[in-house]
Amino acid sequence: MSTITLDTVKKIKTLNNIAEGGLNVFQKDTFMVDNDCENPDAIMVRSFNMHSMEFGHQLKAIARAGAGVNNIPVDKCTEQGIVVFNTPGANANAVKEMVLTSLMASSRNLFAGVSWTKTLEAEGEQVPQLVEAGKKQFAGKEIKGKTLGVIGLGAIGALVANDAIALDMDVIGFDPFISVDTAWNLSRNVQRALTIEELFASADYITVHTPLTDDTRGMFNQATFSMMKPGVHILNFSRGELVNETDMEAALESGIVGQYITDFPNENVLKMKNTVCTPHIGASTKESEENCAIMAGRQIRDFLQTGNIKNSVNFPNACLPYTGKQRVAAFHQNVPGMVGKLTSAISSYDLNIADMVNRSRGDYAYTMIDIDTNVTNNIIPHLEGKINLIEGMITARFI
Ligand SMILES: NC(=O)c1ccc[n+]([C@@H]2O[C@H](COP(=O)([O-])OP(=O)(O)OC[C@H]3O[C@@H](n4cnc5c(N)ncnc54)[C@H](O)[C@@H]3O)[C@@H](O)[C@H]2O)c1
Ligand SMILES: O=C(O)[C@H](O)COP(=O)(O)O
Repeated sequence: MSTITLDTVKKIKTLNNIAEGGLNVFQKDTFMVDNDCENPDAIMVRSFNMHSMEFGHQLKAIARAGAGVNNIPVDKCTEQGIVVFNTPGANANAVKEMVLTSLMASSRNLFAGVSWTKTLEAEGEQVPQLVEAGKKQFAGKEIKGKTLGVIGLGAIGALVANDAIALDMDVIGFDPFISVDTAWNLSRNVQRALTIEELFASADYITVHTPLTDDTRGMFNQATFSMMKPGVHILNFSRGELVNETDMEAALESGIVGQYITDFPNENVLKMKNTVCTPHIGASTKESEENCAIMAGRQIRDFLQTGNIKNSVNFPNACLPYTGKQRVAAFHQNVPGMVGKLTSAISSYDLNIADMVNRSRGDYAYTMIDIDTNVTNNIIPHLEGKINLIEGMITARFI
């Protein structure tokens, strides 16, 4: 079932706190940021769980101001013709700095040492003596010369790997789907693990930077812990569900895992031995929140105004320079004949085509067609009817 709509003022709803710069990209005469509206044209979101939400018929786009989209029902959005964007790399530096901070802090037992020192508050002038007597329990290890395993060499993993090399660590990375861009930017000193087992066997510290998917869920489990060096430190600034909690608890109790540092606490994780929990603040810096919000806002604005798509996780990226001509933007099944049917529907109203682009992604495709002639309002409902009847059409709109 498809619909074509002529857009007027577009409504944007936010589901989380979105940095101001991201809201300022919307011109006041064309957009309205309205968090109470029932039927927005687009939603901006961070970590709000959208899985149980129903989407209004007007909704055309969701932008995740951040990296992970596991809080968004992406498949359902695709079926309904809703574009989902994220902001690749926009918060990578913030997470990298958090990972390196935590790596060094955990290696030097900083978290435990600080907590213990605070317990001496009531000891008066005895504090210096108690400190000297007690400090041996917090002796740590230097990271220089140790091996860091990085799983997932995307925007964050690559930055962590390169900086760990600069800190004189040996780095081994595993990413079977590494992008060409990342590979170009990766230090040649990062050793490539051909299997994840190779990384597990050699790493003193492991940091994970993959998205949460059906393939990565529970990748840290009893079987994989048994391949690791005893006492390994594991840093998880990706998603809690990458770790099987019961198995992690046992690995911490037995000492196979020396420390677990995670940005994703829950009631069980908080109780685990040798675990340091941070409150999902990997990306929580002013700079990163602003970067993500601006990128997300621009992507939504451009899509609503021109149909152009950049950084979508479910639609193909597609760009056709916007000249102000009447444009049809159609999302449809990736089956033979769709472009032909669209163009003949348009030409059957004596409308001439000026330009077009068609891009596919898996089972779906996106076509934008610019019409050379003015399309009068009385033609639109008829053309709309005709395009609606094309089998395989999911959504189409006039811009
Ligand atoms: N703690 C935070 O606040 C915070 C902030 C940003 C991102 N994140 C999390 O970090 C994840 C990564 O972010 P990013 O910006 O680096 O994303 P990214 O898409 O740039 O990189 C992810 C990398 O993981 C790789 N990958 C996918 N499946 C893999 C597998 N099975 N084994 C090894 N590698 C695999 C991909 O090829 C890609 O290179 C996000 O999906 C999100 O869950 C958390
Ligand atoms: O995937 C991400 O980008 C992070 O988990 C950041 O989440 P946040 O936007 O809620 O801070």
